[in-house]
Amino acid sequence: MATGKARLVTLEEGLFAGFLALLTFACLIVAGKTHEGVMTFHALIGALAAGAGVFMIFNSYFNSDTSGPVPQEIDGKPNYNMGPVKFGTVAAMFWGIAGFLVGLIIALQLAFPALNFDLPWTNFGRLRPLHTSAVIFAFGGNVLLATSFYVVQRTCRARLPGKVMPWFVMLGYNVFIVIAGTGYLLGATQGKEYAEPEWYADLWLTIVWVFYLLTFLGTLWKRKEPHIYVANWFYLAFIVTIAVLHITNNLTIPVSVFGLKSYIVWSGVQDAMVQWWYGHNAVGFFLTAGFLAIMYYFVPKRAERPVYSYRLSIVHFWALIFIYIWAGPHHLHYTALPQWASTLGATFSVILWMPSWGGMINGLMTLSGAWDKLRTDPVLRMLVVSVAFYGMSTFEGPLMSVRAVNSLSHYTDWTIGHVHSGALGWVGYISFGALYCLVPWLWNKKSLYSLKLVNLHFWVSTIGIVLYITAMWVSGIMQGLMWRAYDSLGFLEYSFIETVEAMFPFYVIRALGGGLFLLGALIMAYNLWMTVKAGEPAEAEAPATGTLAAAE
Ligand code: HEM
Ligand code: HEM
Ligand SMILES: [Cu+2]
Repeated sequence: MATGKARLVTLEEGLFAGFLALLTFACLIVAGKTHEGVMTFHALIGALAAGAGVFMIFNSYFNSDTSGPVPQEIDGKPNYNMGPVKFGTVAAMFWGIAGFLVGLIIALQLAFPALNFDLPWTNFGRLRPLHTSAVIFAFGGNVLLATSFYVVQRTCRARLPGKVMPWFVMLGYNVFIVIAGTGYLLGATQGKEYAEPEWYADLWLTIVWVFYLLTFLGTLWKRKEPHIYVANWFYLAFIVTIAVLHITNNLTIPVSVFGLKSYIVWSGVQDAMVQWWYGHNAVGFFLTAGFLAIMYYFVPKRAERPVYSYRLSIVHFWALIFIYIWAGPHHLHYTALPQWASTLGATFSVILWMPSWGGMINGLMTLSGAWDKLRTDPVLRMLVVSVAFYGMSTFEGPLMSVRAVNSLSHYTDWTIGHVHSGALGWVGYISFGALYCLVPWLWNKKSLYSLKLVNLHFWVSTIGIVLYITAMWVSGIMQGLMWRAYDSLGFLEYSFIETVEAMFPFYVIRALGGGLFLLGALIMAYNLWMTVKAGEPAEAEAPATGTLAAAE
């Protein structure tokens, strides 16, 4: 009993605690009844996490000293809830390093296959999806969750709604990551690229995502600022579209509640089309729209200049979301997909170049009158270079979507080079820039521990990216040309193994580039750690943090 407590458990606390308690039991039943080892393991993780959730809710209830609801304002200033943002920031750094490390391992495996060690858990087939999910969903996802919770609060001058809900989203999302990642290592996958987790993990993510949407919309609803800043539009498009994509691409029917296996409702070429509609728009809305939201908040903030053209940012928004959604078929050229669909995808991809570059120009020109800052502020330099990489990969993408070019590039390392100029250059750098801004703000420090180290990070990782993508361009185009080379009698000029041998030096260079990128991230983690531990406190008052204790 809550003796001496001035308040009752709120409806929110009660409902979440009840739901999580039921989930704990459900997981325990599944753990007991299933015959599949992976499922037992995951059900136990689920039971542990849900049980811990119930404990945290009651723990915070008994330990909170506030007798009423959390104050929305303190001394006329919004009482922002920064606890979950801090958690997401730390999680992003952690998963980033883990994901880059696995990237380096698989890069080395491609050069030196002995590194597969002949063990199921360490083979390329399992580590590759571990890498892609760790960098996109764990690293990128936590960056997006953390920055969106930060930006929506600041630009709306309102606290995130609810006390449990923001934490449920943040922690629940990371539980999904753990389930997905351990599943790959143990060999559980439904075999859809970027959507590998099994049905129960998908279901859990759907629940978390609905609460993410509610938290975001709730903050917009409560806003004190009449205008909804453009970054929030991009975040909202990201959240809503990812929900639709995720659900449509994972409409599976499990064979049994106690087993991993499920069947997708789509069949044949329709399934392929849905998969690449998903895959392409995961790029468009997860790796692009969400990170553009970061650009629209953090670049102007850091440069201390308004967005170059607010009108252009609105045109950018509508054009981008309308055009992206049609371009998926460029992943399926020369397949069973009808020709008209393939042409449609290529056409929209080429048109997509325009809004992409409009956005890039808007980001870059925001520096008008502040270009000198690039010399003195390596964080701003990182943000700006990321926008330049965005421009580069969105020029390369439309080019590769043209059927004639794709007939050369498809299946080769050129695609891998394209992916990583977007992933390392754009997504990586915009995230690093945002985290470098966020950490001193969140922990109330005057500045970062060392700008010199940021500079070092910048150069080490830039050399890494350049080595990575140039190696892949050369290797990819060479590979494509060798595959299609015929001799005068019409026979193939090279056997497959000759093309593999020819790629060896480039795989070594790529691994070296990846190693440098990882080294840069380690320097960053040290710098951020020292900022939190030893940074000089800022004079201005701290942005108020949440009343729930941060879980980090
Ligand atoms: C240290 C840094 C990194 C290294 C060494 C690395 C290495 C690799 C390697 C070796 C592959 C497999 C290529 C193949 O199958 O031929 C790969 C795939 C991939 N990586 Fe990375 N990676 C790194 C960082 C990142 C980051 C930061 C992201 C995203 C934000 C990313 C996203 C991807 C994606 C999406 C694929 C799959 C590409 C496809 O299927 O076409 N990587 N990476
Ligand atoms: C205008 C923008 C873009 C267009 C039109 C575009 C187009 C393309 C094309 C044609 C492919 C090759 C498909 C194939 O042959 O299999 C591709 C692959 C890919 N692109 Fe882009 N791209 C764009 C921007 C980006 C950006 C900014 C990123 C990353 C942040 C990115 C990430 C990827 C990934 C991960 C793949 C590999 C998918 C896979 O096969 O696993 N793209 N893109
Ligand atoms: Cu695409």
